Amino acid sequence: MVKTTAMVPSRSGSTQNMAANIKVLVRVRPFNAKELGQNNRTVIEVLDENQLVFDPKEDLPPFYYQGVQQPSKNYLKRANKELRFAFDCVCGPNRTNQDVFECATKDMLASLMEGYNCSVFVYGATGAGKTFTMIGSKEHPGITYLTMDHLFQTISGHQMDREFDIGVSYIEVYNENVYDLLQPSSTPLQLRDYPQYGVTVAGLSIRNIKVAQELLDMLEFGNQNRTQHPTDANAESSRSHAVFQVYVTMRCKTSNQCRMVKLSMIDLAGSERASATGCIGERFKEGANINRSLLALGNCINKLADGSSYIPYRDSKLTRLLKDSLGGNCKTVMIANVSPSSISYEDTYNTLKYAARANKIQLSLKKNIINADMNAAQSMKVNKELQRRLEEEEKKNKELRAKLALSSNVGGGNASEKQVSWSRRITAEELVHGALESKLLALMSQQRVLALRHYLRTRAFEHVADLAHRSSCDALEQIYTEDIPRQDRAVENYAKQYTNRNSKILEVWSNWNASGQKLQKLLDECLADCPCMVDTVQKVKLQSKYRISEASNDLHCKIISIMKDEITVSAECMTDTFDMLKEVYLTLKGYGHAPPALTLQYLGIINKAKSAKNISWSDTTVNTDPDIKFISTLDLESPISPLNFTANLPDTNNADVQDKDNANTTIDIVSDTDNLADTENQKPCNNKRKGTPIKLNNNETIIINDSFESENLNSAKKIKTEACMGIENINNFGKIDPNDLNSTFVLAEKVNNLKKASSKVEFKDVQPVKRGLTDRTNTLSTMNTQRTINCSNDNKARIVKPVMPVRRIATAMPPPRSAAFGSSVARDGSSYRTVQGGSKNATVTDKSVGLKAVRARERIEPHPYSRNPPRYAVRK
Ligand SMILES: Nc1ncnc2c1ncn2[C@@H]1O[C@H](COP(=O)(O)OP(=O)(O)OP(=O)(O)O)[C@@H](O)[C@H]1O
Repeated sequence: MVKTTAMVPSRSGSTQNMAANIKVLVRVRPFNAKELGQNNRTVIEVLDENQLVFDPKEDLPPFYYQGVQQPSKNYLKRANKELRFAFDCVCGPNRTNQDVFECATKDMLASLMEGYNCSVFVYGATGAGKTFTMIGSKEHPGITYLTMDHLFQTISGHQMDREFDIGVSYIEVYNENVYDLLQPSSTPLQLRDYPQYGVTVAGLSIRNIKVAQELLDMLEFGNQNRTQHPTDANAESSRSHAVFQVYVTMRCKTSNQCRMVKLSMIDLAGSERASATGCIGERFKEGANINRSLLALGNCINKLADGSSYIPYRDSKLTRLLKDSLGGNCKTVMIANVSPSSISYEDTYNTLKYAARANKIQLSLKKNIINADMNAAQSMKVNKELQRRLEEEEKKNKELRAKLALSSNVGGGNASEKQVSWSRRITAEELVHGALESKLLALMSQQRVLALRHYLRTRAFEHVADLAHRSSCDALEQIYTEDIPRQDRAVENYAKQYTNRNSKILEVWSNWNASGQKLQKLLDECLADCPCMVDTVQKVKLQSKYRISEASNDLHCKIISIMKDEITVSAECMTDTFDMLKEVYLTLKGYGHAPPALTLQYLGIINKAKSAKNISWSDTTVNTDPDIKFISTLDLESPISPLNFTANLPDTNNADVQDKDNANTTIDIVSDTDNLADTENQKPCNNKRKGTPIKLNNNETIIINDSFESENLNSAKKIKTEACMGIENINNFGKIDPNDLNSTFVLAEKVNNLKKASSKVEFKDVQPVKRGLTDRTNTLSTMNTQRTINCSNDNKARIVKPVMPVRRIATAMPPPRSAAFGSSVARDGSSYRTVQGGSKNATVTDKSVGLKAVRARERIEPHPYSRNPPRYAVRK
């Protein structure tokens, strides 16, 4: 065993792409014997590889009274939620660990070999199958073994050109303490923060392994030392977070370049409510610590996805430890384990909501592009333009390199002393100036990338606001309390980072400017004194051009890669949307419910899509968005510019726009049919009434049959009055009845007010300024007041509910099953297994019962994965 004092993790890069990297998989385990015995209801129906329904509708047997079948008696039972969830992958009860490996981690290894850190989390309530998925059994090895096996196979394919060194560590985080599972000790290990290495575990042992088979022994040994103890929900419940980490060091044989990546596989402790486990005393404290870590983990993931500059890693040991395995250049897979049984109804629901949130981080990014101003076609145009500019820059670079090579030969060995002296002075000055210029260019590139992220996020904000306008009432609250604040926070964070970067740029810029003037003066003097030095002067100028050109090249590459991601996501969304649209339309048509208006609208969309596909690029003049132009240009004369990506906001001073707003607010709410008819007629259709004939463009006449009735009109008017009362009145979410369809109307008004507020404040930062635009960061104070509409929400991610003491009376606990893994071991060496008896009235007590301390590894069967009877005897 190799003992290290400090482990050197690979340094993660930017944290910008976190959201796009999370993949979420849900695994539903089969019913266990207990659940089968109780004949529980199934609360999960797996629809296909990506979808499941939680709490599906049940077909109740017909109810007869006096021999006559009665209408539905559903009022006696709780309504089925019938919630449909979509994930990257859904594995039903019949899917094996091999299937989970194929869906979850197989592809990830390619990213690992490319230099990305990778993490796999298994999340779920106690007994949901986390450890089975991660570790498995001898017959069904878990994904840790399968992944490592595949890793070794991958490595053997690269043996010719690379050398590999693989080390593994296995630790647990229990009650906010870190323990080494490969070198057990009752003394916790300390986490240390080193500026150059990041967070390290002092004294952690790392073992080198050569084949996957060695891993089995190691996991066996580690698992024996893991803290476990029985709960009501799982007789072998793991009460700690286990973190298995693989460090792969790759050295390229030809270039000697070395790279270190880390694969982390984290078996999280159960996310169940305290009531589910029936825990009290020490166990309750454990539960609280588990939830604390899970909450901290959820917060970090959300913040990373928001693009926050501050990520609260320090909130728990687990997140501190995983700092470089989350976000940044890390690929993350989240596996949510659930039980299909109605016994675990609440836990399953909570797990699915957690997983859906993680999945939504991704989806919200996908979605924001499809409706945003920059749609796929525009992104492709911009991308094409950037590619062209990149090629041009490369061509210029080549020429510059050739010129530089030529100029360095000029003068050769015949230079006079005066020339040599001038040359030395110029070179020294050029060195200083060059270093400053490189620094300035690097800062400007980072700032442009931030501006791009801000640009994309601003559009996401608008998109979410737009969604709120169209969404159903059910989705409204979530959009207002979660989505909009999240997008908003992200925009603000980017703006803040951008402003910070601007001040640094200004500092370096003034030094660069001063040194540039000094250098220019020196060059002028040199030319005056020694005109034959013209080549040297020329060379200095070429060098600067070359630097700028190189930096522009790099920037274009970065922008292209970001835009490419956007295009891919957008294209995927478009395809999905069209498929769905087609399906819905054809279904309606099949039932004879597709009115001509809808058919026309449908055909219009399909035609649009077709023409989008046929765009020819060669003869199109690219009208690049000025914002994108700024982002993709490194102009040293105007290095900073305030952000102004709050486009498309209604201009409150513009009478036309005001009229339009008013029109929107006075047409009030029209029925869907009205909207369709409007689309046909291309003009507002304000007061359609039942039976009103409407002439369509194709001369067909249709009659509205389902216009709103007068009370709707009244309610729309009432809402309109509320909306007109101003932001103070609508700040209070409580005043709006979320069940009232018209609330969308008021909420849309809020968004407009928000947007208006954000667009009014002036950017105060000064020279050198390119455009007199607004900066969102300076609107923070104003916006914060306005945004109290997000009200009840404290703007913090709420991923996991912390466990609170609940009305649970210690309930009957079955006698310990014939399972060995779930032995309880306190860190101080005493036993946790304090279950008394097997009677119905048995209770869970604490250590006070005083059973003899036994270490878990002394009690388990030879194989790591078997959970066979423990070797100790429980006192009866
Ligand atoms: N997909 C599956 N197929 C067969 N058995 C399974 C499956 N998933 C879980 N099990 C069984 O269910 C029981 C509980 O699973 P496991 O110990 O993995 O739960 P867990 O989520 O890790 O619980 P805890 O958080 O309490 O440690 C085990 O006996 C395990 O063998």
